[in-house]
Amino acid sequence: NKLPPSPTKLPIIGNLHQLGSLPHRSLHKLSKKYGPLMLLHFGSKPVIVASSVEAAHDIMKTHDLVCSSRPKSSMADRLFYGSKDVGFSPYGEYWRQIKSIVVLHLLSNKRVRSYRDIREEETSNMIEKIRQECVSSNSVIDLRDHFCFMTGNIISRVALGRIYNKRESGIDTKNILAEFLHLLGTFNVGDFIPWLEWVNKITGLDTKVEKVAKKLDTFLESVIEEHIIRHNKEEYSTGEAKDFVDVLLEIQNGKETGFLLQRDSLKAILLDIFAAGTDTTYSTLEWIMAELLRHPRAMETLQNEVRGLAQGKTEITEDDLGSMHYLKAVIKETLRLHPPGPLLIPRESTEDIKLLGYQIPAKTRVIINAWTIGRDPLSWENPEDYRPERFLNSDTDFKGLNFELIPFGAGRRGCPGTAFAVVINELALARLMHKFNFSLPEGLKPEDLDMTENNGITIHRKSPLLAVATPCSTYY
Ligand code: HEM
Repeated sequence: NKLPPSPTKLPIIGNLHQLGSLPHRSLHKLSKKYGPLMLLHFGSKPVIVASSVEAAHDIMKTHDLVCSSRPKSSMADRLFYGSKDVGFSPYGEYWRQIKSIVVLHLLSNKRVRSYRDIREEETSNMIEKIRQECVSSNSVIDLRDHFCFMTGNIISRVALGRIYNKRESGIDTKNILAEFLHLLGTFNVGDFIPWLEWVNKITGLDTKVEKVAKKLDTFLESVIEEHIIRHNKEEYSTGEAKDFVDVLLEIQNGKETGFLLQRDSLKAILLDIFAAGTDTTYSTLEWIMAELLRHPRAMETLQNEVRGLAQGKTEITEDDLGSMHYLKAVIKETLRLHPPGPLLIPRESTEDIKLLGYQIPAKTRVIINAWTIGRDPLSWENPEDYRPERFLNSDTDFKGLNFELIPFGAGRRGCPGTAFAVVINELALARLMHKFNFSLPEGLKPEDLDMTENNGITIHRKSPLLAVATPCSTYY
């Protein structure tokens, strides 16, 4: 019964004090001392941390079935109608049903393709807004703001059919969703030290969660009702791209899937799309631009590729992306160094298993440090260097087959939104490179750009990315 090596733990809190504000970095340091599979305790709960390609492979491939559940999270329970969403729902028949709805009906390649017009429109809008901003003020631009706005608009139109903002619907969706994501990333002491659950009442966390959950529910109910009224009134034209609410309402009666989708499940799935899709996608774009600003040669190579392939065109479309190999390499290299969810989403084992020769009991929380794996010198030459070229003429991809590059996870629990997120990033990046030259604000050298990370459920840059954008006259 050999257990993995463990750092010393303290009474009651176990190893929680060793997590720090950026757990992926603290766990990375611990793994240097304790090896690719460590056993820790978060309060009273056993947790294993995998930090090597081999350990990740054993968990997400060899033992994927046994490691495919999720640990209970009281925050997810309260925000996702009893964890009825895909991301937090425990492994079992219910999860299998809703995951297959999401994979086959909401995020299939065909469905993702059907939202092409929305992506092209919203990226065009972003480009135009940046252009106006630099013409009118000639000032430094907050790229995060633009990326966040564009991604939010795309996801809102795809999932809910339109953009809901305070002016039109009286509901400040942007703020509610920000609060919701913040709460989801909040550390909940009661999950690890159950007798301290009462602390959340004193700190006001419980009341806050209830308030946000109520506001979200009211909003989602109004969106669904709006759709039902529309369904009753009019027929959809066959060519029209249906939004996720339309698709889920069609599935609800079980005619297509043989599975009855309750109203709470429908709302939880919609929330999942926002929780899992928005922050991760725009944070990736922000990290990409930050790395390009730090590496002007890579930016120049990318611009040459994009502008070369776009010759004679005023606008890049999704048809052009297939031949942009350097662009794809830039995205991979950025996700290798900055996976937005560096520890993926925690899993839980459902049976006793053996991993790397160690015995792991059932009901152990399983954490995979994708951040560490992406900089493992055994897999990557000079891992700390930003070098997109490493992916040219290489088959390594992030689709879950190469365990050295797992920003989207892998196996049964892998991210179903990969294609959806990647095409947004590819199109936005290609259009930015086509239309603008970018530089850092005056006086800031590339090597001085602050790359500090913020903590939370998604890892963003701590400070918003500011840059000077100059419209490139040849391409306007
Ligand atoms: C760059 C963008 C994104 C990244 C880096 C990302 C990453 C991840 C990761 C690491 C997981 C957990 C995988 C695991 O446990 O093995 C995950 C799960 C998930 N993602 Fe994504 N994601 C992204 C975008 C999206 C988008 C756009 C959507 C939906 C529109 C989405 C929907 C989901 C869902 C529903 C799950 C839960 C899957 C399950 O538990 O079975 N993601 N994602």
